Amino acid sequence: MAAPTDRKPVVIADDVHVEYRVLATGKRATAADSARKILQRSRKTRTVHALKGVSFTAYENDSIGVIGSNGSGKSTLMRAIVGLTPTSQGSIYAASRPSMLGVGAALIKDLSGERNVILGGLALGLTLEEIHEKYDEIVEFAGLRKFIELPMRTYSSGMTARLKFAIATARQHEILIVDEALAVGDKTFRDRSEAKIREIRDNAGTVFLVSHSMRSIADTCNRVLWINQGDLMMDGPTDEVIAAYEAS
Ligand SMILES: Nc1ncnc2c1ncn2[C@@H]1O[C@H](COP(=O)(O)OP(=O)(O)OP(=O)(O)O)[C@@H](O)[C@H]1O
Repeated sequence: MAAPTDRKPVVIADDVHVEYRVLATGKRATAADSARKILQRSRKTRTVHALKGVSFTAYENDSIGVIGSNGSGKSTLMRAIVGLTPTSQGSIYAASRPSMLGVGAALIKDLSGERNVILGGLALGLTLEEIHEKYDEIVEFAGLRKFIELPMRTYSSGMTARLKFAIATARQHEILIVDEALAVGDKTFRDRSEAKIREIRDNAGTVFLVSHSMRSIADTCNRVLWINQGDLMMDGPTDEVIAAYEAS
């Protein structure tokens, strides 16, 4: 692989901090509470410092695993990269608009899988012609040929997740973020999904993969970011970072 300096940077995170403000008590107001009491209580907020100055540069063709224990800040970092969560300090620069894998919001459970492929494709910005061209590939990938005429509400959660993954990856993404999506399917589907992620990366895309499965990360990523309690502990080649994480 070429030295990082020869490759095009596509995402730069520069000293990224994210703070969430949450109610300290977690108590719910009751009908007996006065308005003043509720107001006083709601002022007691606590700040969760979810990211504490994370910096890295992602290059074209990078496939970056993001690992760390529960609550370490992985999803927060991904949401900050796509712009869903504002940074409280620092900046994120992206060469093109990053997309979070998913077409969930656009799909309708009462419609058939077939109709949802069309709907999801349109939501991704594909034309009807492009959707028709890719239709068979999507259905084959999802492994739902026998069920495609049935309403989506009859699908299991794994089948629904497979359909969403198949639709969402039918388009080439320049910067794609996959947050735990591989955890849903069975082994065959997981292998196919990982191959798909490699294909996106090989077609000049940059992929971020958040996962607790070290096997998925090892099979898919050339580089890993290890986040711990909001700090970037390590950024390096996959095998080295996984070894350090597992030893910790
Ligand atoms: N919307 C929110 N409001 C308040 N706090 C939040 C919010 N989202 C996340 N947090 C807090 O920020 C911290 C990081 O959470 P985040 O979801 O980024 O972790 P994660 O590494 O993705 O965890 P997991 O592996 O469990 O998915 C946690 O302490 C969490 O409680």
